[in-house]
Amino acid sequence: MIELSRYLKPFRWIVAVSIFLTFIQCLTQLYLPKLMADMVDVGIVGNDMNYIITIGLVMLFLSAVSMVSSVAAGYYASKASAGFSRDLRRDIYTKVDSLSLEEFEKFGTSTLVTRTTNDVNQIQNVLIMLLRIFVMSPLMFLGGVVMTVLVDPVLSLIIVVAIPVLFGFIYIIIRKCMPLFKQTQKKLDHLSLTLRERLTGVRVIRAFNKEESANQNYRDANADLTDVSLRVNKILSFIMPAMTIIMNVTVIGVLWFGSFRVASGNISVGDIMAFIQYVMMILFSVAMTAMIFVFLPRAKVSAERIIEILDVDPKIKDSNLAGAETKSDAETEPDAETEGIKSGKKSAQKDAVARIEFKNVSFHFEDSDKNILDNVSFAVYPGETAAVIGGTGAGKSSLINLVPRFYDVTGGSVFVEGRDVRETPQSDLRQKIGFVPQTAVLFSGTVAENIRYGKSDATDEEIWNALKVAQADDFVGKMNDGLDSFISQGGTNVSGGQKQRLTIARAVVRHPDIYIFDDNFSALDYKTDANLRRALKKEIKDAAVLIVAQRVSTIKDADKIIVLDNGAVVGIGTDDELMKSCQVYQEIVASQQMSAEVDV
Ligand SMILES: Nc1ncnc2c1ncn2[C@@H]1O[C@H](COP(=O)(O)OP(=O)(O)OP(=O)(O)O)[C@@H](O)[C@H]1O
Repeated sequence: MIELSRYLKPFRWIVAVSIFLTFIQCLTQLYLPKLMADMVDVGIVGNDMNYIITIGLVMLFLSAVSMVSSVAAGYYASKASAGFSRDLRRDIYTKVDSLSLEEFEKFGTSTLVTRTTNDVNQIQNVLIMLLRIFVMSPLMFLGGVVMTVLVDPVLSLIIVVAIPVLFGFIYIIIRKCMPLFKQTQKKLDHLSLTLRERLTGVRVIRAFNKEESANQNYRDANADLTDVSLRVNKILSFIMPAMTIIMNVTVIGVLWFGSFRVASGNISVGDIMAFIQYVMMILFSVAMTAMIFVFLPRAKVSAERIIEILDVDPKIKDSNLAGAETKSDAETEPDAETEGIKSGKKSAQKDAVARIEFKNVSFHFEDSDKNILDNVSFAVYPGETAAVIGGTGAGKSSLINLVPRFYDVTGGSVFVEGRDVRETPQSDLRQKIGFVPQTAVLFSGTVAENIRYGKSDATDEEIWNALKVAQADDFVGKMNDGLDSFISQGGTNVSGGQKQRLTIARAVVRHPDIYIFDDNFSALDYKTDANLRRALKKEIKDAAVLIVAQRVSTIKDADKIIVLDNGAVVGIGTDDELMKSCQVYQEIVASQQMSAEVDV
């Protein structure tokens, strides 16, 4: 919690005003019982109407001051805590944005959402309480104790008994609630995960008639959260009645012992009335402080969950060497031996810098020691198309994800235009790349807005050109509003193939130096696939294309085909070369021919 207090710093003046106003409120409240005692002892007992009216007016004025101070102090406390939450949410968001994909997946989307919203709210609520009660309670407590001692030091011994009883009771409540608060936040995470899966998977759930079991999962998660919340609230519901009982018993004690003190002339009736009010103030301030200690652990749990995110040191970040040049071998001389390429482009490439070069690259995910990629080396030169092919789970997507640094290699190096990607600023690196992910992702907005994700200042003409290359101009042209047609959330109002073509257009519009396609062509029919590749060929000029494909027909014309098997490169070459030399490639081709024949 203390760690997050720096978020209050920009609001220190607002906090100071709130504290000052609370101070005024306390002073006026402390003075009121004394005035009331005077009104009774002097005005009523002495039958002095003028005195009663004068004191009454002063009391009214002080009550008004107290009320205005209280409202204004509450307003400023809310303002400070709302600003605190806004800045905290902003920093959590920024941190989440900087997490590597691996760190992102480790937390999970649901808990990141809950931590950014609900957990911040928990802290905000306690902060308002802290700003108000933590200032008010000590003042009321000290003021109350001083006043009771001044009124009757002997009678004030009663509070010495009442306070420990109240504290003991609150301590028991806190002990019982603390573990339940932790559980509540976890159950909330689980509920939001279940709801998320229920909503995003709605089509699959309906298609497989799984509504009942999906609803049951949601009901279970909902019931779990309700159960813990009920258990917490059951315990918390004892607080107010128990505190009222303790307060009332204390008042009865004051009246009981006070009556003897009045009879013996040690205290006046007015002072007894004021004494009771001071005792109530003392106990109330203790109770309010204790309430903070009930809610503080809950906010502490939330703060820990937030700090866990803020403290992550993102694995993938710009290095200090981001400006330095670390040259790959391919920058000086392409390693043709490694690649076994004998294409006609080779001599032209002799002096060229490879757009992409993998050098002895190994990669495994953090939670496993098993290499997903093992000693992978190849280079792609300007104007070249390299295709990666291999069985399911061979490591194709992992391989291409290393180029834009979605993950970092665990061995070897990936170079883009001669520079190690780890030593290139991420924004510069990604600026060079047009990435089309395996799962087409569109955002809610118009077609044009979606394409401009690739290039924010793209003209309509550039957008139409990109759509044309991606074979998407035809269907966008037929949409009612053309480029201004609305794409709904997740692109649910366009077909899978159309969605895929729009994501390709989004990459094409930026005219990148490197195109990366993660198995996007299998969602297209053969004709569109062929047309798209033909149009792309004209577009790419001296860019490099790295393409993952399932269909051999898609990559047959590639300048080099990289065959992956269990994360290792088992062949690199053209289709002809691999048909002669690579057994895995021959098997892939044969299996696709067989299935094509079966289909016929
Ligand atoms: N986030 C992850 N954490 C741990 N293992 C993962 C993760 N993502 C993928 N894997 C594993 O890494 C291996 C390679 O996955 P990858 O997605 O790169 O294969 P692929 O060749 O692209 O497969 P496909 O053709 O089915 O898309 C698989 O065994 C997969 O289970």
